[in-house]
Amino acid sequence: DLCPVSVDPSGRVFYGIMFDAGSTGTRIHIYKFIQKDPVELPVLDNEMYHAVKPGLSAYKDNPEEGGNTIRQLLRIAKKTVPEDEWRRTPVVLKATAGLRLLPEDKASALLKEVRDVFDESPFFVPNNSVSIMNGANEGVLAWVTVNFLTGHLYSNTRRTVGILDLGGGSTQITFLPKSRKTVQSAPPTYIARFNMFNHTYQLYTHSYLGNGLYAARLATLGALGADGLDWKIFTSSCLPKKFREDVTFGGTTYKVSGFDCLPCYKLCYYEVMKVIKGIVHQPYEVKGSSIFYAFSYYFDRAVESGLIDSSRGGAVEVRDFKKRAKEVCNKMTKYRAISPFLCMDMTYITCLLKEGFGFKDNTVLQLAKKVNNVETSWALGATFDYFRNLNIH
Ligand SMILES: O=c1ccn([C@@H]2O[C@H](COP(=O)(O)OP(=O)(O)O)[C@@H](O)[C@H]2O)c(=O)[nH]1
Repeated sequence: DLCPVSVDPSGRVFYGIMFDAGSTGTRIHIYKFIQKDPVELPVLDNEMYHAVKPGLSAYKDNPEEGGNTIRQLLRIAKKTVPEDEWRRTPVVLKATAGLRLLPEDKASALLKEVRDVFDESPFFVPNNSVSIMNGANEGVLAWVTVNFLTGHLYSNTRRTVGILDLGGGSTQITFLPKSRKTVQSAPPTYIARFNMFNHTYQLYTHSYLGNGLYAARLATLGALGADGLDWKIFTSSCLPKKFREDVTFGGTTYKVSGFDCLPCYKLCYYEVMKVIKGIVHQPYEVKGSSIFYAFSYYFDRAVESGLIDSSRGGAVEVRDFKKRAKEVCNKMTKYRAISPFLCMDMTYITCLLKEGFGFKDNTVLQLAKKVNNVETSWALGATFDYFRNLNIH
């Protein structure tokens, strides 16, 4: 399809609307760009961001209701984009783990509903504007976002940063390998090549479906794919002992409870280990000194557990997650008010980083929700991809 934006070298303003239909929420990103020079990267002027919960997959049996969440977010787009730009502003939705995990007919019904809502909007609806994104693109596009925002795509040093994204349903790791051994020892599907502005990048990237934070909670409890959901109670040493509640993920509800286990951390670590061991590939290189940006639920849990300040973010070592996980699990009542799942989540994150990816205790992670006031998410990279066609293969 034709891109409706005619690029004018005198510095034209254009907008792009990207919806992130995640497993735990739907988010709209409205970007305003200024194209100062037709061969350079456009300048990102600002982003308008808004999120709603739950995600589309929660409406698997009622797609019209799901469509209403999109309508609601499009109202913000109409307020943000000037009216005379509406018809050439593309509106795109990409769904991630939530829809990947649904049966195909349920997912298609939701996507069709979104497409109808887009069609009745005043914005430009490109072909294929509503889809489920594949995991490799999710990782690569988040890498593009973070390296763009940190200035690494502009500089000629070829230095870049890796990214760690922890969603509700899936988790991604992506970085530019320095050593040939990383590429040679990786499963072939974990290597993605793409071109961007005279540069060819070869990245290590993988999305683990079912290893997002919320899916991992259910897997730890043994509830993922289990039957008898209306009468079974799933227990875990990662939960406070008197805790008993119904939890909902992807439109399905489970009964969960904790049990007596002092100290709980060790038992909990053993439980979450089963969700990670033998599943997550350890790239050769993470033992080295590369810089990784960690965002999404890595950031949220670091804030909740008091590791970092929510407005400033900051650098932590892998061992800080471990230390705090131990503390939260062994003093569960103290942290219960913050979240009864904090012990499980912190232990899972620690285990994923150490036993899964193989990071060392002293690896430094840069935790960020925003860089230069823009959300760290694949959505910006996906918007570039739309306008520029990165050609990932
Ligand atoms: O622009 C964004 C997009 C996502 N998130 C956070 O990233 C996590 C993403 O979870 P999601 O449900 O999208 O996971 P997925 O479906 O990709 O597994 C949640 O903490 C969101 O609040 C965010 O902070 N900014």
